[in-house]
Amino acid sequence: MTRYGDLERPPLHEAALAHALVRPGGLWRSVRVVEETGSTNADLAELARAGEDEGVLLATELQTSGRGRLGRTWTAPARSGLAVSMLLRPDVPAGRLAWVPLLTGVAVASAVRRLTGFGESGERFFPGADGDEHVPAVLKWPNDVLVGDRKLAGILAERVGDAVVVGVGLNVSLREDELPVPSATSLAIEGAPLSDRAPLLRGIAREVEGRYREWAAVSGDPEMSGLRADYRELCATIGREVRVELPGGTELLGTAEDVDLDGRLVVAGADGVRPVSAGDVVHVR
Ligand SMILES: O=C(O)CCCC[C@@H]1SC[C@@H]2NC(=O)N[C@@H]21
Repeated sequence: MTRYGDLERPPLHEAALAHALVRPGGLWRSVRVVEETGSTNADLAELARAGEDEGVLLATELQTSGRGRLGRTWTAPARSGLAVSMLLRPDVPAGRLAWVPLLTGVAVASAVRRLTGFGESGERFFPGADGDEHVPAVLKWPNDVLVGDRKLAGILAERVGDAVVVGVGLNVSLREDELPVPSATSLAIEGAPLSDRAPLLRGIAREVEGRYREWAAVSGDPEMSGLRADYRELCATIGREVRVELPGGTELLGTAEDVDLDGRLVVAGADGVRPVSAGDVVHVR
């Protein structure tokens, strides 16, 4: 057991996780935990290129070259959070693949809310809570998981042919002095000092499985699957004044009005209404 400060950081147990997640007819066929790797996304991208089928989940205790969105990096001390990637081959029209990272964001935020409200055995992490109390994780378009204005988790989806590798980095027990940037946060900092990460990993994997299956069953239709409605409910960007840093270095200022059927952020700015498919959003007001 590694102990940092006053939080224990027990390891993830591959066999126990596989036993909980792999079932006949289920999405997850292979669940692996490695002690250290450069990037779980890079590892699964290599498997995808080699033709591996969907349903592989790979977690690591320490990531040394973690990749982030828009060319950024993702770093966290060993066993302080979750670094996990999932290999999917969605059988949906290519235009709907943009929903995979949004779906994962909904799954992560929902799992965090559910698992910080109640323990798996029913006990509450927050004494006196009536069950509605939990870490209030929300989404910043497209898929940052925030608590207030601070980032709790990040998601990176990468296309490899017809496969999508989707990676999740979630800060669990990091202390303030361990955060990569002051605008980050962790479950411990937000009042949910969970030391065992296994329930979180199981919860996220099951949420992804359920939502992915529902969405894929209707050819990736975000309306019919209810995904768009769930996304809108959790998305803190809709209705806000935003500054969008677009690829190429330009900026767009306006009000985020909605997320359209293609998963794009619809921004009403001085030059009219514009759907944005990629960029970095800052919540201005
Ligand atoms: O917010 C972001 O920029 C996305 C961060 C994604 C980090 C995760 S950690 C597991 C997976 N492997 C990687 O190399 N990146 C993702």
